[in-house]
Amino acid sequence: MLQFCSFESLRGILESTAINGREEMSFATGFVAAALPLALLSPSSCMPKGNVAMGFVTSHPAAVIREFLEEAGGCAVIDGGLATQLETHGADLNDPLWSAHCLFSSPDLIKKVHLDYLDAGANILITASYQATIQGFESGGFSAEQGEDLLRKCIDLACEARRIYEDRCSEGSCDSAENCFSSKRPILVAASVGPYGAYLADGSEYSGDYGKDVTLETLKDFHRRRLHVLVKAGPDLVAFETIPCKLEAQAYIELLEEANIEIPAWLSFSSKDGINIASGDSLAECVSIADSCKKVVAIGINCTPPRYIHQLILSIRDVSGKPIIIYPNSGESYDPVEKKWVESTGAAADEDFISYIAHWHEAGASLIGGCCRTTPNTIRAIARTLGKNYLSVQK
Ligand SMILES: C[S+](C)CC[C@H](N)C(=O)O
Ligand SMILES: N[C@@H](CCS)C(=O)O
Ligand SMILES: [Zn+2]
Repeated sequence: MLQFCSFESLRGILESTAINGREEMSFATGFVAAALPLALLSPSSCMPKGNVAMGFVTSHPAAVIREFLEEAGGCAVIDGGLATQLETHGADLNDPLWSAHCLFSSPDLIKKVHLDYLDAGANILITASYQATIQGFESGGFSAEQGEDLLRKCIDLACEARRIYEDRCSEGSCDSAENCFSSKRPILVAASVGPYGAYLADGSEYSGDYGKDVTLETLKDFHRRRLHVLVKAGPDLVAFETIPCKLEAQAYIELLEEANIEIPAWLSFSSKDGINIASGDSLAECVSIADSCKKVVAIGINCTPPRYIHQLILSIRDVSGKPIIIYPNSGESYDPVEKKWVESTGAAADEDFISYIAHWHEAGASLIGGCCRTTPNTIRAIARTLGKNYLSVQK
């Protein structure tokens, strides 16, 4: 079983053993960008609630995910498209920062979306940090310190949503949920790290074509400080997602090793053909790189059309015995100029995401959720298909 510890001791462990980062930035720093909501100024508050999720102190990252999966009944439900649900609630993401814009324009909406996904049955919340980068915030007029505060905010918002959800469940009040769930299930907060191409916001996140001037060191330098800040804010794990190329996977692995980060991470690739990852780099080679790192506790595929997923699971299984994570998109394609999702032409539509779920599980995926253009309804269907009995109490 997992051992529980207090927030203070967990934070102490993270600070003393995990990170080589700077001290927390002073919140008195003068802001140069548009005035931020006061809530942004509060220090990190990722309080463990005594659930499986936050209270672990374990000797090996792999044990964390193994014990989490055991607690979850052998398979776990990831949340769905955060940005998609932000848009459903009226957010305008036509901005270079995409969903990260909401960190200062409407942080409460992010919390609401996390709650929507908990209400739908998610065991894992992926934070709003996908396109949140210090460099991106600086381009938007923020200082580096403000950018780091915004990164911490991503973790705080997810942890706060989990705390609210668990309190609500333990009080037996389920008024904002369609269903009333038990709080017994484990819930983890995964810090999203989107690729370099997400920051560029030029479509290269789905091609991995960063040009010949972008080297391994460029990518490590780009991601390093952000990764440290996110980890220090106290998530349960790091979600390196929508990875388009082998070079970026290599950069992540080297950063995990050099930073002595002791929390688990997953590496999740995107694919456009069901064979290779988005850049055309070999999936097998990328999985092998991820498999070699002890801190990587799950490997998989996200933001990829559902029709490709089954074959990709089989290909991952050929190379790695680590838990397989999959959270496909709706099957549409992203237009980076219009910043809109458009129906794919040529291939059959992926309307029936739900009909694939049991097959993915049978093929070996033990963590299943949805990425862009999936919704709480998708996640509710995944939880039901995976037999999650906490969905049984109807309001
Ligand atoms: C996963 S994509 C839909 C994220 C948004 C993209 N990087 C953009 O800025 O347009
Ligand atoms: N996790 C991201 C999308 C990754 S492609 C989101 O915030 O919706
Ligand atoms: Zn996506």
